[in-house]
Amino acid sequence: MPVTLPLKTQQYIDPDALKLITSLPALGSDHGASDHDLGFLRRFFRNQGTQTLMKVYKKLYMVECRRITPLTRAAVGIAARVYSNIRGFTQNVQVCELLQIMAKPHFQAMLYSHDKIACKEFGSIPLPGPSPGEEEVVKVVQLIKSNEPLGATLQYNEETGGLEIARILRGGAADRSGLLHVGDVVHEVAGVSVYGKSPDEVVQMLNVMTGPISLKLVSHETKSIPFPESKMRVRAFFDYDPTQDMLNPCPEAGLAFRRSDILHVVSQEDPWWWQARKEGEIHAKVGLIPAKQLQERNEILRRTMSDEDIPNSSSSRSNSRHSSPCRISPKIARSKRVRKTMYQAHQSGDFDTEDIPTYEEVELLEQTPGKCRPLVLVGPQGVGRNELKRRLMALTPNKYEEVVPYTSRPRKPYELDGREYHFVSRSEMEKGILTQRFIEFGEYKGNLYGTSMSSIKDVINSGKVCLLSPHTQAIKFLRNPEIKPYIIYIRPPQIDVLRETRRNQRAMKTLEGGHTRLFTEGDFEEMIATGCRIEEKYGHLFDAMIVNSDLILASKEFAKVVERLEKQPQWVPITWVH
Ligand SMILES: Nc1ncnc2c1ncn2[C@@H]1O[C@H](COP(=O)(O)OP(=O)(O)OP(=O)(O)O)[C@@H](O)[C@H]1O
Repeated sequence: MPVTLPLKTQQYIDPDALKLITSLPALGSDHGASDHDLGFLRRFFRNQGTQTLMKVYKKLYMVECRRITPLTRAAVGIAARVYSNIRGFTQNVQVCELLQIMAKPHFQAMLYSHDKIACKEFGSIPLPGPSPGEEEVVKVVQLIKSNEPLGATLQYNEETGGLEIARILRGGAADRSGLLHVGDVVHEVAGVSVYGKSPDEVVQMLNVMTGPISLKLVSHETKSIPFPESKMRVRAFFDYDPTQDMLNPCPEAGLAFRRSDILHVVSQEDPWWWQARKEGEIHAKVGLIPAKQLQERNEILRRTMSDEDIPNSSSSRSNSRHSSPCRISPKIARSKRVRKTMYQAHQSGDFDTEDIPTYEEVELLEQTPGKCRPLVLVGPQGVGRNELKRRLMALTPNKYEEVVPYTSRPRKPYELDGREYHFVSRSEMEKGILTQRFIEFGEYKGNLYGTSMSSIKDVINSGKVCLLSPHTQAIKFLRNPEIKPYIIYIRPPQIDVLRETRRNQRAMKTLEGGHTRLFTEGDFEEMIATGCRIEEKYGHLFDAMIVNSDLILASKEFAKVVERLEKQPQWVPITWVH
């Protein structure tokens, strides 16, 4: 009778285990092992559990041989940074979806597990080890914290996965305590482990705490000498609000400032984020500001991403009027009138290079006796620069002087060379234009007119205060150590005030060839629009600003600005001092 044997699947036996099993009999004969022991080993090597273990071991061994190193040990921290960087762009559907995914506990748990495996933290959490030459110290420090911020920023070290102190702000609570150092790894805050928490979360934890706070830190004490506080002062050429800066690693520690503010940069140790305080403010706090290089990068990015082309103030002047030097003022005698140029000014030199306004290093300049800085009035046409100049000159007649322009037109019988104009040949003027001797120049009715740099220097050297109201683009050409101009922007008031004050005075707009007419509504609108464009483009170069609403008040303000300039040292580009 056929016997049906139960069908058995062939058991997989690891080839190396099989080798061991087949060599067991030899083991018995050579070494006198008992059958009982050999039977045990045979069963052990055939055991399903042992087989699985060997399989796992071989897999791990292969992985080990391939020397796989994790790309990061701080996926949690990176994800937290990505989250906070993109959370402002919720108008984008993909960003919203990504935010939702990142907020899911499963996703966060996966990153957490990833970091654990990457750090080989299979048991207790190992502390990041010291580098050669460093001494690792575990310390528990206690800070007494008031409402002021800690004055330190935190970051994930992507190498070690540790939450480190990235920077200590000069003069802040952390700095004053002397207990915290850059590179210290934070493990606990007030007895709570910070492991798996983002720098933002830890900062927020700290922000709400007051009174004594203990921090458990691992410090890698290198005998580094702290950088001395820098003495560098800069003029900011842009407005900065850290709360609006997505790149700021710690907006709470940022320093907000306005264009033209003078900042004392106390530390440039971090090439991307400088530490600065506002100059002249009592008890000014140190905060983070974007370094020059970073700001340039941001600005290039902003310009690349912006579709809007910032209008050029010069383009709006293509239809600008030409004012006559012979225009009669009804109020002031001819000898006291301020000369007005009659030509369309062109820029001289390479004014509009694509430089990005960030910061300018400055130093205090004391007035040199007998050498006053020229007063350069800029503003949209018709805003009242000449009117204000006239009034200032009328106050102290021999103190101020205007620059005598050059012209190629023939001299009239009543004119004197060097009084109304310097009369030169056309070829001489053309040569001067080519060699950049003129800060501005233009052509009117076939004749060349221009204001030369040497004429400005002559007035400065005469000991009088030089008064200039050039085309706005000439500012960049004038801003040099030889001239050291003091630039005053004359700003038009709001349109209703502009309309009312000019209509009350029956103010006249000067047209081409020196003709005049009353201002129209369109003129007022254009004046304000041009003013905005000038401010946008050149505002960072203004030393003072006067709003010309009421003429008497504006004149008084002008006189005060001049008095201040004479009495107080002024911040100027460092190259003007040395
Ligand atoms: N605050 C003011 N209130 C009323 N009228 C004013 C005021 N300021 C200036 N004006 C008048 O406005 C007119 C234009 O002023 P002004 O000629 O000084 O302008 P401007 O800036 O020198 O112009 P331009 O750029 O053509 O040289 C003049 O009639 C002047 O008297």
